[in-house]
Amino acid sequence: MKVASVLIPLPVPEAFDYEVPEALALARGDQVAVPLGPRLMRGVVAEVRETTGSNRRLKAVDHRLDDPPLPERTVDFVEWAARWTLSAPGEMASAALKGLRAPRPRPERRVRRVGERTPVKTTAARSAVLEALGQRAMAGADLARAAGVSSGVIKGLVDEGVLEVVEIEAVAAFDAPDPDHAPATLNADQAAAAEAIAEATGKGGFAPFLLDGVTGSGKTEAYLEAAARALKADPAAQVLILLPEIALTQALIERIAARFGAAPAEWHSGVAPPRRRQVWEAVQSGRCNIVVGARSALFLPYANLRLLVVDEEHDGSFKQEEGLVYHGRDLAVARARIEGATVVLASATPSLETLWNAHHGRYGWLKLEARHGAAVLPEISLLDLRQSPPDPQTWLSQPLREAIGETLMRGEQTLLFLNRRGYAPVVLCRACGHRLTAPDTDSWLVEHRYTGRLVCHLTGFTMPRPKHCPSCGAEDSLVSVGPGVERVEEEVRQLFPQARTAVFSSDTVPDGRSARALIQRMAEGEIDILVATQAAAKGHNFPHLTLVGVVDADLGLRGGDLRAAERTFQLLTQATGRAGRADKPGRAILQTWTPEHPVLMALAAGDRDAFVEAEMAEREAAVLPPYGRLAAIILSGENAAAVEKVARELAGSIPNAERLEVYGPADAPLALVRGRRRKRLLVRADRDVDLQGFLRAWLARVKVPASVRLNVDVDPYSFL
Ligand SMILES: Nc1ncnc2c1ncn2[C@@H]1O[C@H](COP(=O)(O)OP(=O)(O)OP(=O)(O)O)[C@@H](O)[C@H]1O
Ligand SMILES: [Zn+2]
Repeated sequence: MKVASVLIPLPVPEAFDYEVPEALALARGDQVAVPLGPRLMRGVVAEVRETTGSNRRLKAVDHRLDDPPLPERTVDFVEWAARWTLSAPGEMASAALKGLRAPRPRPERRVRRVGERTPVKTTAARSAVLEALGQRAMAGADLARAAGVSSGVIKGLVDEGVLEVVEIEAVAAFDAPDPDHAPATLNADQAAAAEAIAEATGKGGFAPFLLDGVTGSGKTEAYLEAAARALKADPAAQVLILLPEIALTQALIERIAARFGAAPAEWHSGVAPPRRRQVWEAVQSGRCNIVVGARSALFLPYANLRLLVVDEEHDGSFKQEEGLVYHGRDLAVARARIEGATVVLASATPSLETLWNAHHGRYGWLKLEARHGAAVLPEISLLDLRQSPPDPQTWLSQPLREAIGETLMRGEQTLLFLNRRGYAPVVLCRACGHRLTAPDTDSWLVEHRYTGRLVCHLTGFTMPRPKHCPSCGAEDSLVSVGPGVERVEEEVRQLFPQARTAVFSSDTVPDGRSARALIQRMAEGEIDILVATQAAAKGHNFPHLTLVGVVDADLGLRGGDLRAAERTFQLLTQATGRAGRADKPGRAILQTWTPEHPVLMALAAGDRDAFVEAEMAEREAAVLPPYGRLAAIILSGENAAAVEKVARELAGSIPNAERLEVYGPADAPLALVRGRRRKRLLVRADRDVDLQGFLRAWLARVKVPASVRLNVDVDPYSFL
């Protein structure tokens, strides 16, 4: 008898076994319908094996689904990713099936000629229709437009039997990219990098690279050239380019379309489900060569993935924290290993993890040392706010104001960077000192003036700004403390009423389309001063931008978690790196109360190596990543006592292990979220310890009741 183990999208640790009916030939990757309780569920066959019989009676696979199978290596990847992140393999598999949630697009109705038939009566309008149509099949409305006639003319021809209506299955065509369409002339560094990547791809087998180039050095051109060579060598090759933000995809898609004469497929949460289905099927059948997407594009069923690029690889947005918890960059490297492909991690400010791998020779290290062409890196200066503090209730100090004025006079653009959405991060009562927080979450409410509401950025809870203090009842006693981007824009408008200003944050630019529109306005010089959060600070090319002002350079350094310094260094390098990318030189001014901070000094000196060396030394001393590894366990539930109990049981059943410590349980910094109590434990281990094995053994010892949720976060980025 044959038994299939089937991955079902449920939070269970194992695949389910089903008997395979005689008549059904199944293979790993096949999609099947299997009975589970009273229902039929979609599942993916992980394994088919021969048994001599079983002590349990197994239910049988109901039938094979029409949907195409997952390629074997996609199943390998799904299983590996589940083991690495300690997630349910079925839930990982469901990430690979995401494209199939929408029904196939309905067949389209088209009209076409019936043989050589001609109309009995010829009119100018009828001739125009036949001329415009030729031998093609066209949608009636398109044909009417092309021929410049009313739809009645077409209907008349159909009634007469000259044209017929046919239903055509909507198979999306993805035009084949042409590697020779519009190649760039690369500089020597770019050419060497592209050559190294292309050579590895040509040879085949797993080959990881760090593409390390200062902002504006032309990393994109270099990896696009490598992609072109891969496609030239193998027209069936597939290339995946991952970006950290949806806001960046449109610009890259346009660059790829210009370079290859064909647009790539796009994959992220903003893509409509019917379109996703088309992309999924085209990727599976190899009809699509280039995919540009967010981290979830890693789970597509590639037929022949040869090259993966993770652009801005250091970016924390690659870490997914809700639902399946995984790091897109780490999984991209794993996927490349499983596919025997090349992976390129590109950044001007690589993560310490990636630099560690490059230093130790695990990754090839490709460097682009200078900006492309005549462009030079911006001059970065620290503005000591102790010496020139801004006026009360304002945030831009005099020297920065002057710099903005000069930039305006020259007809150039300014970017003011402040990584804080809304108007004011804190609202408090002048009478009693109460800070407004969300009712069911430990987080302060942020004031948004454009919408007139207070918002919890963690859960999305909102309420109107109250008239009375919720704590003491005083009237009109609430004051807004500190600046967000909206408040900085207000100040800019007062200072430079003639300037054209705009705010770029996830509130003003909620989706890809509006992001693209604002980016375009900025690139075309229709905005003088852009006040932006990190959403606009990375990746973009604004040719007229010559001044970047960082409103609060100390902001990210205050948090003090593991990566606070690293993240701030990266973010500010990216933000200041927007200045002077074309022919006009740029400068950046960082407002700070602590100009002696090593991170800020390294930024001002343009000395990345000094920063990396100092930061690495600290991590090494504490044996923290990349010298050690971390994993977090987060418990949450509405019943505080139940959460407490599981936490105690976990603490009491830690397996023996060397070179590994467990910290906690402790209340999470956000101890209450959406009414749920939260506790955390943190595991630190040396690099060579089998951390996942330890976690599996540990978690198997404790029974978690349904009222408590236990989340495992391997290599955590957030410590909240
Ligand atoms: N070989 C080249 N020929 C012509 N223009 C180039 C070339 N390389 C880069 N450029 C131009 O230089 C600018 C910066 O290039 P690109 O966006 O590829 O840099 P990057 O290294 O990816 O930057 P960042 O890390 O800041 O996002 C772009 O306007 C790009 O068109
Ligand atoms: Zn009060």
